[in-house]
Amino acid sequence: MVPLVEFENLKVRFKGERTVHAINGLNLSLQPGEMLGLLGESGSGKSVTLKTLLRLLPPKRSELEGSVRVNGTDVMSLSGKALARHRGGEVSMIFQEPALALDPVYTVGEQIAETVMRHKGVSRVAAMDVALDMLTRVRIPSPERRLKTYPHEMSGGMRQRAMIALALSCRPKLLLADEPTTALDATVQIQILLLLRELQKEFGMGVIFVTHDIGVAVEVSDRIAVMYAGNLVESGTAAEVIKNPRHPYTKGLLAANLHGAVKGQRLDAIPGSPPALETAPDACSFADRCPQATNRCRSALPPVVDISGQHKVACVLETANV
Ligand SMILES: Nc1ncnc2c1ncn2[C@@H]1O[C@H](COP(=O)(O)OP(=O)(O)OP(=O)(O)O)[C@@H](O)[C@H]1O
Repeated sequence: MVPLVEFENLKVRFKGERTVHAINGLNLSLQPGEMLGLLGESGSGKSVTLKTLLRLLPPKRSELEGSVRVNGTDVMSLSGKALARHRGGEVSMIFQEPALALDPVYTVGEQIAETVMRHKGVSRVAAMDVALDMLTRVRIPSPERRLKTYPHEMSGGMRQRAMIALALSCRPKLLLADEPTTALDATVQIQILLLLRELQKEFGMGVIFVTHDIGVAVEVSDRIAVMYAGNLVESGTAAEVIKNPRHPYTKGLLAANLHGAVKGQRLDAIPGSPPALETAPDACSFADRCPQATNRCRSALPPVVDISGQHKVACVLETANV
């Protein structure tokens, strides 16, 4: 089966007053209909990873190596109409702040209908029907009335639902969600996440979901990928990673909470801070914060070790175990 998403040795650098090595050789794939939780503390490269899937990085200031494919198509090679079809048609994105996605001067119905007309070439009446159907699916109360509502007339949770309706209105194969819930209170957060999970299954979409919160990642993902300073340090099914975390960073995240994975657990509970990203790493980036680091960790890049099936970890300590 062709993976829905495939990153192959992806490297991203930003140029400017100082260089930032944001992603250092990412290898990761997602199968159709899978939900992947991308975890990592601030600056680990989660948003940059998502943005490469939509070609949203500033072209003059960023340098990319390796490949990013969606459904077998090399995203880097897209331009013009093919890129426009890709964005919003094949791949859709939702943000932490609905204001980034919703235009304040148009009603929610007009915005959804406009997107559907642009991507699907249907009439306004048919597009309005899709808008109504989508608002119903995301369980906005009184959806007919809400079609004619402006974003500022809605509550935060409702705006989030409207943004999801907009993002899914063209039935994308892949939905990217950049911390879609952190701006909301806990009850609304979990409702939105459960809704997203439900729609993901109903539409058979792939979802990559960025979060700082390990409990949220476990609750809503099939698979988890943990990033640290631009490197993928561990990935596997959510169940495996929680039951048998192997990377000291993942273990630290889980150990920081007595119950393992609990919602609200922030990833900054481990003492120390990530390294500057001015040079490409030539050793384990986590070594300075790792309680188990040895000289080997500081002298070479860690190997990626297959623990079982899909469970992979980038750590020198694992070479003694396999
Ligand atoms: N357009 C840009 N120009 C220069 N540097 C950038 C740009 N975008 C991101 N970076 C840098 O790339 C690194 C990774 O950023 P990214 O936004 O992916 O982190 P993140 O894991 O999503 O963090 P957060 O959780 O805070 O959103 C950071 O050091 C960031 O400053």
